[in-house]
Amino acid sequence: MTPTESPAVEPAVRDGIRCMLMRGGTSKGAYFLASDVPAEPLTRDNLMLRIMGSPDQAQIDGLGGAHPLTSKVAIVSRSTEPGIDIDYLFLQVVVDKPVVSDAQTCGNLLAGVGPFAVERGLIAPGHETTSVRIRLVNTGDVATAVFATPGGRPDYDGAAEIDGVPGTACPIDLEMQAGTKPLLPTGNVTDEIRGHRVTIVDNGMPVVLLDAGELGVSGDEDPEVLESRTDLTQELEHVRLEAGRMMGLGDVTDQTVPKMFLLSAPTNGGAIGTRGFIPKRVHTSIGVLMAASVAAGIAIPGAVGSDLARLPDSDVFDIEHPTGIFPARVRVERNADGEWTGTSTSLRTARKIFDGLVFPRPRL
Ligand SMILES: O=C(O)/C=C(\CC(=O)C(=O)O)C(=O)O
Repeated sequence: MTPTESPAVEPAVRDGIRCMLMRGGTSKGAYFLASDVPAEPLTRDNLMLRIMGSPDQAQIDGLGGAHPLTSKVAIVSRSTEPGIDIDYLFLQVVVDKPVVSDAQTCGNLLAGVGPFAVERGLIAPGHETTSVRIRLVNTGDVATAVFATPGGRPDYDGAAEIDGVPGTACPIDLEMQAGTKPLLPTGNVTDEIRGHRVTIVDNGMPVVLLDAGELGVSGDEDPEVLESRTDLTQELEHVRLEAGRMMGLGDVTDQTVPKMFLLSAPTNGGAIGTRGFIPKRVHTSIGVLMAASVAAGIAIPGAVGSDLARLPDSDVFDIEHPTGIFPARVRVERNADGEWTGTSTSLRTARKIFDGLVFPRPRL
């Protein structure tokens, strides 16, 4: 069965499925317990398309918000891995195509995973704060999330501000453990694709760095302006397909990675200016792991963007994006084999928006 074929009418259509809608960082998604959804990937993906309302530009018949940043799913379970509390599987539900991709993770939805795990009783909360070790199933990376749980319940209210989200909320600290994958997947600080100098870097999210000026834009345009430049978007897509092959991801036509980043000199006191294609729409801010990957890239001497960047004295890289600044705490170093490796820490917030039953469309 492909994800486009509907299974026989399931009880889920009639009785609903337990689901929590949460904002995680600057994204929003539907969170499920793994035990509440089918384990078989094609059946699960078909169900997620029907829950989110894809494929449809407006996602009018589902929970999705008609943008990649609001068409996301987290599937959460207790981990069987020693030293890990929670497994988090991320699914990107493509808005206008019957495609669900597990080829990437999402650092923004990651912010909601710890509080969701406490809400659902998967882990016992700590006294005032709770620390959860989370395995990002999509990539194999491991993160530690620390958040407030006064009285044993996640606190969503607080004073932390993140650009791209109105108001303030309770801080959630996310620390990514150093991965086993190389930071530079092609082994090169720069590569050339279709005459463009690129740096391909993966510090939790595979990204391709390009100099905005080299593509004829200043790099501080509004997302809609860049999205409307079909000459630019088509060229970036050609580069992306080749970069995907070069970094061992195969044919990425229907994948949402790698993400494409146009870099420019900072204009707002930060380290670098960014516009991220994720990969068709332009991000209204920047993803957590995207910021970690961009920061790691510009910190490597000779990489694309290293010449445009104003590198910080500390390990906090203020990454400028369309709606403000993302402070990414990133460390890059060479290991004993001379390979570059990276780690990152980020501050996010999350909020429980809705908890209840979601009723999927009976068929696609
Ligand atoms: O992958 C996307 O298209 C968007 C993301 C990913 C993310 O969070 C990250 O890079 O860590 C987001 O901003 O939610």
